[in-house]
Amino acid sequence: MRATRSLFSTLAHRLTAPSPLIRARGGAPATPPASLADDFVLFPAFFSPGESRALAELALWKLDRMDSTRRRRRRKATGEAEVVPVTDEPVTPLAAALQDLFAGPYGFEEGHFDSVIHQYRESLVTSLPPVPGSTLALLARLYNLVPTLSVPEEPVPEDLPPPRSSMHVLHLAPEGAILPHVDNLEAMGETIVGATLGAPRVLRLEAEGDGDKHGWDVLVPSGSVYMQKGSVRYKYAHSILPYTHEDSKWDGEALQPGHRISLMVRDTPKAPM
Ligand SMILES: O=C(O)CCC(=O)C(=O)O
Ligand SMILES: [Fe+2]
Repeated sequence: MRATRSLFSTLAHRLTAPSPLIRARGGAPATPPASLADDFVLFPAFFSPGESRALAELALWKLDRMDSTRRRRRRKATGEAEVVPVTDEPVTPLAAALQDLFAGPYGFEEGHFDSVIHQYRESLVTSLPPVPGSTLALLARLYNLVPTLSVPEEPVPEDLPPPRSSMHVLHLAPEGAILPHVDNLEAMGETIVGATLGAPRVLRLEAEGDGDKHGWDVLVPSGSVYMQKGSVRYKYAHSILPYTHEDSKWDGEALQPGHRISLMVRDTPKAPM
């Protein structure tokens, strides 16, 4: 581990132990999978605020290039983001996380009636713009959470993306939401890693199948990273609650709506035997 790495980044919260960022729903699992403790991990402060900002800027650069609404309104020659307040109301520092980076309008997709994701922009990250080595090292940390992927801790551009990996950036509008789903079994591998940059959201995990309705709500603040694999990846649906949902609150306080970017890293499925 590099000496510069934050101590906080190694703190791991699991579904099987009490955590202020995880609340159980619907009672205990009828038959808890033996691997449950390892199949979901939340690192609440995997990236520092400055690291989160650098990654969010990279994601926004990528998303804006694909977004015709943005191309028509190119940022000023200085390259600086316009700073507009998301709301006139005073917001807490947690809720305000990185919101100064966001300045609409964006070409959000509504999502069709049968889609899982609503009010979002997304892009696959197949190549990177020239970015400082420090930013590459942040991406390496994310890739290296997936057991089948391996990137040097101080990578050169050619090290990224690693073979048999995919990275995908998703910008969820404050009005957006992700409905319960299990990630595609054919296209995506065993482990799914997601970093949150921006406004906090509630990630819901709910058991698939009739009768057993237990699950967990997980608060994912800016800079946090979660990892799901095994039983959680295959036997639980995951969703991102809309801010209008009655459970989109934490410790009795409604979450302040804002823009959120997720950086999703996956491996590809093993080739059939
Ligand atoms: O944004 C997230 O944390 C989850 C995204 C997701 O579920 C997906 O892209 O399949
Ligand atoms: Fe998903």
